[in-house]
Amino acid sequence: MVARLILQDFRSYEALDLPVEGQIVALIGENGAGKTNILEALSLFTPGRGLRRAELATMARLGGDGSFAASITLAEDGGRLGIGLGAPDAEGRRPRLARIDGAAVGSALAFSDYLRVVWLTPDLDGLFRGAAGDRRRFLDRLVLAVDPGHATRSNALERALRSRNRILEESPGQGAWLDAVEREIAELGVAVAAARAETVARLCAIIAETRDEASPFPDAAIALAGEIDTLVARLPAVDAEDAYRDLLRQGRNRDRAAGRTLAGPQASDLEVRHGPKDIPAGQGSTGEQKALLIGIVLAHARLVAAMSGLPPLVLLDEVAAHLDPRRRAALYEGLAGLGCQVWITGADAALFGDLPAGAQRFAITPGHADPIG
Ligand SMILES: Nc1ncnc2c1ncn2[C@@H]1O[C@H](COP(=O)(O)OP(=O)(O)OP(=O)(O)O)[C@@H](O)[C@H]1O
Repeated sequence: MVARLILQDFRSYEALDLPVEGQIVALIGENGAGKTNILEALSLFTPGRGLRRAELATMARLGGDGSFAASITLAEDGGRLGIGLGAPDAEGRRPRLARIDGAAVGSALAFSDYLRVVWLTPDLDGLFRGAAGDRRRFLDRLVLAVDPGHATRSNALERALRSRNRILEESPGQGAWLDAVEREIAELGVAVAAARAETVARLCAIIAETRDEASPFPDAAIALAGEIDTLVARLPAVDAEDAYRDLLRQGRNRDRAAGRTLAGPQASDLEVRHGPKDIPAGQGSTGEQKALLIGIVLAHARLVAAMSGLPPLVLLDEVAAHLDPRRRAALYEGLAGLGCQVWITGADAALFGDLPAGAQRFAITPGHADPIG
């Protein structure tokens, strides 16, 4: 768990040094006080651009010298480990610096050996009704927390797809090039789809295992919808690759006209249903959708812990305000039994009155975090 967080010139914080003891850490403060900024700093200790998907250039404190640094001390089994990251210039021209116990490492991917981070933010509120691309990104983040190698595979697939689109547009007569890049896409595409399918299957198994009839959090039925997902579900990997390659070859003219590759993991969607009537998640009420998301994220945290042996850091931004008292009580009870450190934010202290014993509360004001009680 995180035992200390230090921020320097990160967003609204000039200098913050936060010693932490609690398994549950509540950050309470007015709108714009800087609660999400703290969660964002923690979310950077995982590959990607953090929970705001922000550019490095926006993270350095306005009015500072353009650099920023964030470091955490992890305390596990009596041992302590310091990991840190930063950007030496706010233009983001130079790469993010990452260090583990003072030694430079190549990227935040190296942090995955020590820490996994999962989160739920208000940005995800419209997930079930929004664009499929957002759901794919959400899904890939679920996979990534379980299997950090997913980032490398997905990036390689994206590059190969871009190459194919370029060849189709600029040199469609280059059949040999197309064949080669399509072979690569087929291999990577099936690997990406298979990793997603595995995570979804494991997640559904955890949801089924931890099913509690009395829980106000609806059990989610999660499925992947896409041509390639059907292939991967039905065929052994080599046959799925052949079938996907056929789809690519047959779709060349269509894809050239569309200006992109239409078949593959980049076209999949995540279907979530809930309740005895299997209602599509997007048709649920606002609170029901939030409850569904919370249920999925908590099940995911359990899955990450089971698969990696690293109980993830769980960041919950503004979740309590959306829930009725019964669901809020169930959430807090669930957090107490999760076995993960949870950082939770909210603007209303009254919503945190019945957090489990041992929870630590901080009052957040611009640039500061002060312990409460
Ligand atoms: N690079 C930056 N430098 C200085 N301040 C920044 C920077 N980026 C954002 N801020 C400030 O940080 C504040 C936002 O903080 P944050 O998003 O953490 O608020 P919050 O407490 O989560 O609020 P809410 O309850 O509204 O979600 C804003 O006042 C914003 O202007």
